[in-house]
Amino acid sequence: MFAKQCTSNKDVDCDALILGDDKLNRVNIPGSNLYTINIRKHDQKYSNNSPLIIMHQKQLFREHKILLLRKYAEVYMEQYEKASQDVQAYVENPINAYLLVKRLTTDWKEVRNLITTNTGEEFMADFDEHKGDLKFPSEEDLNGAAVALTRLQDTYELDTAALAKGEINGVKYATELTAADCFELGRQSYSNADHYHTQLWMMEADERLKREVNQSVERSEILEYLAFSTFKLGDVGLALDLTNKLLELIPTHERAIGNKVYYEDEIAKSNSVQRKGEDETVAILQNKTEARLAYEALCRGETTPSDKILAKLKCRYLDNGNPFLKIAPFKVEEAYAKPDILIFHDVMADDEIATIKALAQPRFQRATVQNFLTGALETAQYRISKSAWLKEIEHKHVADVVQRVEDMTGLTMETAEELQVVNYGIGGHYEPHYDFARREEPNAFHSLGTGNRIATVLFYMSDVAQGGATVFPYLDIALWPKKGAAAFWYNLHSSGEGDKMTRHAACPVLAGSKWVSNKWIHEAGQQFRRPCGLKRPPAEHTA
Ligand SMILES: O=C(O)CCC(=O)C(=O)O
Ligand SMILES: [Fe+2]
Repeated sequence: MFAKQCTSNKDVDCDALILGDDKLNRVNIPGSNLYTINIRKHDQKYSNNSPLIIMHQKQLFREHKILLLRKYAEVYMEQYEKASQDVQAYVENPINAYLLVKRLTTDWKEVRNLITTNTGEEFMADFDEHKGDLKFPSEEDLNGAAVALTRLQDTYELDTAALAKGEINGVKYATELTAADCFELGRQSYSNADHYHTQLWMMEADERLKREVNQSVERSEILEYLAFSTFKLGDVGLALDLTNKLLELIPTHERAIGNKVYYEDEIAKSNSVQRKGEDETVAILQNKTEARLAYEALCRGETTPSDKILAKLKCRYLDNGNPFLKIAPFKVEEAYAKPDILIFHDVMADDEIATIKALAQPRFQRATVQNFLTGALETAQYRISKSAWLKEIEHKHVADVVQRVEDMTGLTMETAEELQVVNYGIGGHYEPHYDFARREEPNAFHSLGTGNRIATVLFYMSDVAQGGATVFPYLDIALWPKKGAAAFWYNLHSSGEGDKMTRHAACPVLAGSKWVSNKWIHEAGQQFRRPCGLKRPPAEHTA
């Protein structure tokens, strides 16, 4: 008999079909729109409790379930086929990356629910047993994918509607998002208390929903999030309008009734409807500082140093007296002068890059940062990448590259850190920071006994399709990754004081994947070497 009553619109194996007039039973199908079935409660032929209608409904449920699973299978198969044409290219675009994680978290949960209701437990147990090492993404991964997408959207000023269409900067890369996909982005932003993006994505979900024949999400759910985030962003008037719309759909919605009273009171108190209009800039809504805005503009390639500064920069062959360099001099480009930021071209060969990637990949761990107060190493939102460390003895190619750093810089590698290999995926980044340890930082590099990080060599081991520049916000320069090139700069003044102008960042990767490796060179042993690798001693700054 029918015992279970539907409690939500996602509930499939329940009695909604005979309990509500014209009630729709809805299930979210990834990638396609929603599949809905609709049966009238008072079907002319059957009385409400006749065994016939019950059998009929049960039959319908089964068919419905099969249809839904078939639809899911089609969507997964279609995505699988698309992805397997070029796996790397598929995941190297942020929309696909987000969709893939969503399909394997939120949507997969629904598939499991569908399969397990009534009959499928055994099948799922079998599946779990045979999936072996296959790891499904977690809720945390879904949140990470959503945050990455909204970070990209912000930094690169990507239009929400275009992104939902699968477009990045005018290039169509990916499948379109459904209203439910947009809704999930809004929901993830909401769980991070990011009301700005909640509002953007819920608005987009609402827009998309209007155009969906088979609706992938309930409008009431969108309106509830949208109204609350709109209120949090300070627009009480609009929050009230949205709540009223929600109440038109569900007049008994308890939270909406409570919020309506609250919003009306707020408006009465302030004696006017506070609509924050066009004049309220996006930056204010997001609490962005001037420095943050400048950093993002630099990542977009919108700023450069003045012509006066640029005019002084040269490209040259480096000859520091090293006989080896007479035969094969380094090609050096000055990216900035005082402090000197140099780019060495063609200093890592393709086979070296391949070896270094292959050695690092199996050891990759999420990159850590040092806690400013405690000195402990921990993961942080402001540095998202995977990294591993390589020793010279591991492979001739590693040893050759390290020797090359010595030739390029004239500095000893005796006290340098191991070669750090880093891979940034979509949305991976490292926000503005210094490579040197500040005086206030306890224990920084203390255990190494080699002093502070005097200089950095950063090898680019890949090109990056979009985004991913290394930027220096105080110098207004952006270094665009070029496979085989390396950047070099001193982090310390010759006095040993940190050079504040060397603050730099890795901008988020927008499309593609970014590989770099760093050699951090330390103070100890450089007494007679600095600055023998470069003609000019590094400039002094007091900033
Ligand atoms: O990847 C980049 O562009 C910069 C990396 C960086 O600054 C670092 O690892 O310290
Ligand atoms: Fe750095």
